[in-house]
Amino acid sequence: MLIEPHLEGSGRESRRSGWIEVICGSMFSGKTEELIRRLNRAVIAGQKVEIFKPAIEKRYHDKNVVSHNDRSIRSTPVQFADDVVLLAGESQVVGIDEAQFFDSEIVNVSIALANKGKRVILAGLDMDFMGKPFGSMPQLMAVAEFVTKIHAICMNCGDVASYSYRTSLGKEKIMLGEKEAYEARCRKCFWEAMGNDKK
Ligand SMILES: Nc1ncnc2c1ncn2[C@@H]1O[C@H](COP(=O)(O)OP(=O)(O)O)[C@@H](O)[C@H]1O
Ligand SMILES: Cc1cn([C@H]2C[C@H](O)[C@@H](COP(=O)(O)O)O2)c(=O)[nH]c1=O
Ligand SMILES: [Zn+2]
Repeated sequence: MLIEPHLEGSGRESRRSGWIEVICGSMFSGKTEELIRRLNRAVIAGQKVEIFKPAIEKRYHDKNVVSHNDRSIRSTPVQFADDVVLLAGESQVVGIDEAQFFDSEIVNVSIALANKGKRVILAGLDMDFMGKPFGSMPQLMAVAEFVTKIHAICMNCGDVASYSYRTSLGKEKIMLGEKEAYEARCRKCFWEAMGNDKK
């Protein structure tokens, strides 16, 4: 469990501005679990929370955000980043999962929401299956007040994993999948396999 670098409901709400938090890491690192944990705590603190995910992400559920170990929270699937601004309404906390899949407006949207006083929490893959930065994640990490990088366990050697290795054949950047198509890998096991695969 991670400790947030700030407290919910610190009693200074009238003076408090919004901010952006990014939770990043490889597949299976616990990004969605951590997002759900933070959002549930905000609910417990009595705050109004809205959660969004990209409409394409329907692996476990068409509406809910669901982790690999079956933790779940209701969410609104949206097509475009701008939809989040329209739907965030009077919420105090905005959660966004799979941030890497959103169009590049997600950066301006996050800034605009935080400037309006909201706490914006985004979870997303920092790297794609080629080990390259994914979507707008680098920009989001740059404008965030708080960035948390978490790690999975390497499925090849048990070390700390920061890479998502694609075990299936597709070469397209976006290819939804879980354990049948991806493995968490450490640096050594990822790049050795990439060399062997001549990707
Ligand atoms: N290689 C792995 N390393 C760590 N956790 C794993 C691994 N494979 C499966 N898991 C499970 O995945 C959970 C995290 O799921 P989730 O929060 O959905 O991750 P993410 O959103 O980062 O893909 C862990 O708590 C664990 O139960
Ligand atoms: C590495 C990589 C992943 N994806 C897809 C696979 C999954 O559907 C999601 C990541 O989900 P998670 O919550 O982080 O486990 O992204 C992809 O489309 N392209 C990639 O390069
Ligand atoms: Zn390894």
